[in-house]
Amino acid sequence: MSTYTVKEMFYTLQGEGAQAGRAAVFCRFAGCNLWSGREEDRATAVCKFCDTDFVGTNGVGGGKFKDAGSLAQAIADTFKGDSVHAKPYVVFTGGEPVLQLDAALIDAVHSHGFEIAVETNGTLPVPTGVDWICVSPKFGSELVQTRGNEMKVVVPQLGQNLEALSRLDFDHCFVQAMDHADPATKARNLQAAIQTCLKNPKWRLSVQTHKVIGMP
Ligand SMILES: C[S@@+](CC[C@H](N)C(=O)[O-])C[C@H]1O[C@@H](n2cnc3c(N)ncnc32)[C@H](O)[C@@H]1O
Ligand SMILES: Nc1nc2[nH]cc(C(=O)O)c2c(=O)[nH]1
Ligand code: SF4
Ligand SMILES: [Mg+2]
Repeated sequence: MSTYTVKEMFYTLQGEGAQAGRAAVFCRFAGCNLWSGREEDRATAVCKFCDTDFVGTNGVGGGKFKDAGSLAQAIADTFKGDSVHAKPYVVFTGGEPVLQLDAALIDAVHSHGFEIAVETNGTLPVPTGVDWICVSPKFGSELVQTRGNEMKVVVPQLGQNLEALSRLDFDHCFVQAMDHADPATKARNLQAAIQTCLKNPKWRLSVQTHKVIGMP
């Protein structure tokens, strides 16, 4: 039986992509295969632009869970909405959630009546049973999960081939501007994302709306 290491867990609105605005429990797993999460390793990591702290278990609702049943129970307890008139929704993210998400957890969460989404970098195959797959490819990594509900490409990533990515098997194609501490860089990235959508309407803009509305 596997254990699960969770950085944080909270109830908010999905901020990004085709499900933006939908109430969801976010379960953020600790750890990633494309960056250690330590600032001193960022420059040499495969993924260098991460906006998230996924190290350890010290966040709100974080901890080590001894089995799938106890993590599923914590997710159900974190959901604060009406689960009679709408299906409760959980988004597994991280870090890289597919390092930990497995059949036992998917089954346990489904047993609580949840619909399950995942936010993944696509370097590992998403286990069957996940209801909504969002893949965000990282240039310099090998993409193995080449189908899903939505692709959400952070731009700009030097060397990335948006045209090739848009031919993969996804129902929705989004670009999302790379957030950055430097306001000028951030503004430039947003302009690049906007221009991509104006030039090629198969791409839609994903705005990180939670950052705009001040939600986690
Ligand atoms: C923190 S990641 C965790 C899930 C998974 N590891 C992944 O990369 O998809 C969640 C989402 O945030 C995006 N993201 C990470 N850093 C970002 C940044 N600086 N600006 C915009 N989006 C970012 C990722 O591409 C991904 O779509
Ligand atoms: N509200 C909210 N929406 C999100 N969509 C993807 C997120 C992520 O970090 O995976 C995220 C997040 O951290 N917060
Ligand atoms: S793959 Fe995802 S979690 Fe890992 S460093 Fe990149 S954005 Fe962050
Ligand atoms: Mg985030």
